[in-house]
Amino acid sequence: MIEPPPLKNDCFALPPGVNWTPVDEALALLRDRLHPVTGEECVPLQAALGRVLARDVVARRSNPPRTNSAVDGYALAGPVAEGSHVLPLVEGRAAAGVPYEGVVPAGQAIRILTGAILPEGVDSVIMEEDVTAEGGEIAFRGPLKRGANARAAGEDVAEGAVALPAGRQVAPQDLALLSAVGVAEIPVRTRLRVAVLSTGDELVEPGAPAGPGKIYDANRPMLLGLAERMGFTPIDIGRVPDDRDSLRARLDEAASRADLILTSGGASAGDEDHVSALLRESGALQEWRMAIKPGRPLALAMWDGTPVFGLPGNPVAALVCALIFARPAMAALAGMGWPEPQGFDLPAAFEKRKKPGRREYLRGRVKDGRVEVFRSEGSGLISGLSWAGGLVEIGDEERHIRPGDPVRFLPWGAFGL
Ligand SMILES: Nc1nc2c(c(=O)[nH]1)N[C@H]1C(S)=C(S)[C@@H](COP(=O)(O)OP(=O)(O)OC[C@H]3O[C@@H](n4cnc5c(N)ncnc54)[C@H](O)[C@@H]3O)O[C@H]1N2
Ligand code: MOO
Repeated sequence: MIEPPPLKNDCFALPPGVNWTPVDEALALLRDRLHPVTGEECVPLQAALGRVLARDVVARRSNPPRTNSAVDGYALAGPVAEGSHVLPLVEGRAAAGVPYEGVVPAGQAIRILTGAILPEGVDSVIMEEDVTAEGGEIAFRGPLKRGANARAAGEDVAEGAVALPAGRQVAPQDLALLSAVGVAEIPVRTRLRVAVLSTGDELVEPGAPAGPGKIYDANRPMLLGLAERMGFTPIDIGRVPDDRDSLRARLDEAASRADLILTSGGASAGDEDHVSALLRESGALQEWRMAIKPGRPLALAMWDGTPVFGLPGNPVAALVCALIFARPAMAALAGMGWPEPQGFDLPAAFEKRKKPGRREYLRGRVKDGRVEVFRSEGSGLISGLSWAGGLVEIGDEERHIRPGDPVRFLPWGAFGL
């Protein structure tokens, strides 16, 4: 006669005897094993947005290139002592782009505009608001420090210095810096190619007719979007039914077209969980049972030399695992180093008890300086991802969070979303 097991009723209870890999341990292993796979090319400045620098970019020119005025006013030789002063003005003026070519004699001043190079003979500028100018002279009160209101050549970046390091993903503000230091051809890495496929007989294409047992594929658009938002080339491999031969063929296709494969669904050990079964059969499965919620089943494997992240099917778990595990892995392959999401601590606006020994991520958002969490932890509640402003990270050994306790909030922006 068969006997029932004791009731667990917690699909996250960690069965004894199973080796649950802590999140940090898994990340350390990935970090150690994944290296850049992308090539190198040169692109014009504006096309470099979102691309990864292949090498350190060295300033070809200092910024600012020459010492210049920070204000509209009058340039003179500093320092100037306390008390009132009257100086004669030389004829002419110095303007941005139209320098004064002469030398300003000792004891004289010159009209100068913001951005103009300081002419020879002067090193300091007094603001026009502090000056009375009349009849070819200016009157003002000291003291004025030497170098006042002047921007020294190279005070921002010196010629020959590294302006931006290899691995940096070029942001709009970096375009300003690259342009300013005279770099117009940017050495970047070729884009990482990320293949995305969904598995499951229940899935249909967005917008298509869907029978009662069918659901729309939510993970694929999300994961393709994640790859694109990270600056990579998303490659849509489509949906695969729960059948091993189809899956094998699609993985072959994905491996031939991409540097990394993201799958979702079929990652655990059910009858139809063909992803993990096939990867196991191929002998290249590193099945990690992650001590993480949501997202316990995560399959990591090599398929024909291409890394595969077999993400869980539930969309919330798929996104959490993609952000925590696949994102830094993709960054490493793309030559961006290993990004650590920058979170910050805020008081909790919620109470939560949890089992120690696993990391948990909740959908959270900031309201009035405190972090509130979504109404449910259900891993299929996709609307909570749009409701949230990011994830609340609850440490492995935490057991009980009370309102007011500091919790780590990782805004979507910390993941580049
Ligand atoms: N007996 C147990 N059953 C389950 C456990 C468990 O510990 N014991 N864990 C649950 C958890 S947690 C997760 S997560 C899932 C993981 O399963 P799979 O990765 O094999 O995913 P599937 O079974 O294929 O799908 C799970 C769920 O997600 C839906 N899904 C799948 N793909 C998509 C998609 N592209 N778009 C939208 N929704 C998708 C799928 O229909 C299922 O509802 O296992 C639990 N079960
Ligand atoms: O861990 Mo499952 O991955 O919660 O939904």
